Amino acid sequence: MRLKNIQVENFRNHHSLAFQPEEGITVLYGPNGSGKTSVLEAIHYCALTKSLLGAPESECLAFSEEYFIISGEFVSTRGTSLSVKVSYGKDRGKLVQLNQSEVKPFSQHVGTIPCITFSPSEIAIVNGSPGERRRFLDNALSQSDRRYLDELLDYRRVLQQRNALLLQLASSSGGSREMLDLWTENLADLAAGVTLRRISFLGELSVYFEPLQTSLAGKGSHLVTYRSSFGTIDSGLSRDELRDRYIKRFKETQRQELLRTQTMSGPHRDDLLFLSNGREIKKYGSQGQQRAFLISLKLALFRYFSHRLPESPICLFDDMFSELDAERTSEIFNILEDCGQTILTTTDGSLHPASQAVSVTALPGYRGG
Ligand SMILES: Nc1ncnc2c1ncn2[C@@H]1O[C@H](COP(=O)(O)OP(=O)(O)OP(=O)(O)O)[C@@H](O)[C@H]1O
Repeated sequence: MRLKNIQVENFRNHHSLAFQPEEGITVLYGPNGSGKTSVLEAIHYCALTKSLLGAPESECLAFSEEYFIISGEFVSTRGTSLSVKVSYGKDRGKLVQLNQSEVKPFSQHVGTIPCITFSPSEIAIVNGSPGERRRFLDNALSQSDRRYLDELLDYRRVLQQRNALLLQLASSSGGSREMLDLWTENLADLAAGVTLRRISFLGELSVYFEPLQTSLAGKGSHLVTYRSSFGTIDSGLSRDELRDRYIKRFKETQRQELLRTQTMSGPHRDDLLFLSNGREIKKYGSQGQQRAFLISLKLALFRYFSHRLPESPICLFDDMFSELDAERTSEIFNILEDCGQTILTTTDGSLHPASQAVSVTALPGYRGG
């Protein structure tokens, strides 16, 4: 997939801006606060219908304006044109259109324009709470596996219903134990499906991750593994076997669950373990080492997507190189040469002399930060 051009109106500090990136690497540079990240954020809206930074639409709307519009023209590997329009109005909410047809629900659009992101705040994937790592997993899998996304949404729905039932039973305000058994079996089956898919995805991702991390961090063991409520799960386990384990666990913990009115185990509580030479990178890695680890993960994801999907993803890398030494920066640029269309932002336009450098302040329509 390739972005041909994008136009934004009333988005963040951009009142009317046009951007036409190159096919390979485009370095978008400019001073702090000039609006480089906002351009990536707008592209991210076209790909995933939401902000790169997790911001609500009301925050992305330019101050004192009533609506924003983002229009992107893409071309697929086979040469098919795709036009995506994301608009938001204070009174009518968000609307997403693909080739002039409304997309609803928005999750339907996920995977159409695969993209890999890097933003400095994503370092939380490496050193933040388990929820950050689960989000990384779910985002990656949802873009590459439609069935996973559907099953994950079902899992979340059933989890919510089971928690509501636990609350009803705990407060004696309705519900029955038979109903709880039914929801438990339902949840256990979905939990098994989601968990096994995550484990097999990580196994495949590791094939790409380990050599990348070796080239950025040096020889050694670099591991990404899944940590479930049951500890490590044997990848040969069948869905039925895992479902039975979940049912057994839910039965064992039912009393505590009723006290806490919460489902205490399942994929919504699981985590990933990132190890470098046997040590948790989260606890022992320097800032630069943690950042390099995250970059290897993202580049591995690019390779995974490229091999698995019919469309090669677009890379949106925000301020990736700060905190990295010259050797790592140059190594990453070597790897990026094979990463299809990559748009990266930096304050330093001379970061890589061979890449096309575009100043955000020189883009058509730029009015100021
Ligand atoms: N809703 C909004 N309306 C208008 N301006 C906004 C809005 N939200 C943020 N801004 C401003 O838009 C500018 C764009 O910030 P952005 O993060 O895109 O800049 P940047 O070039 O990536 O900066 P840095 O190099 O510091 O990361 C900032 O000056 C910010 O204050």
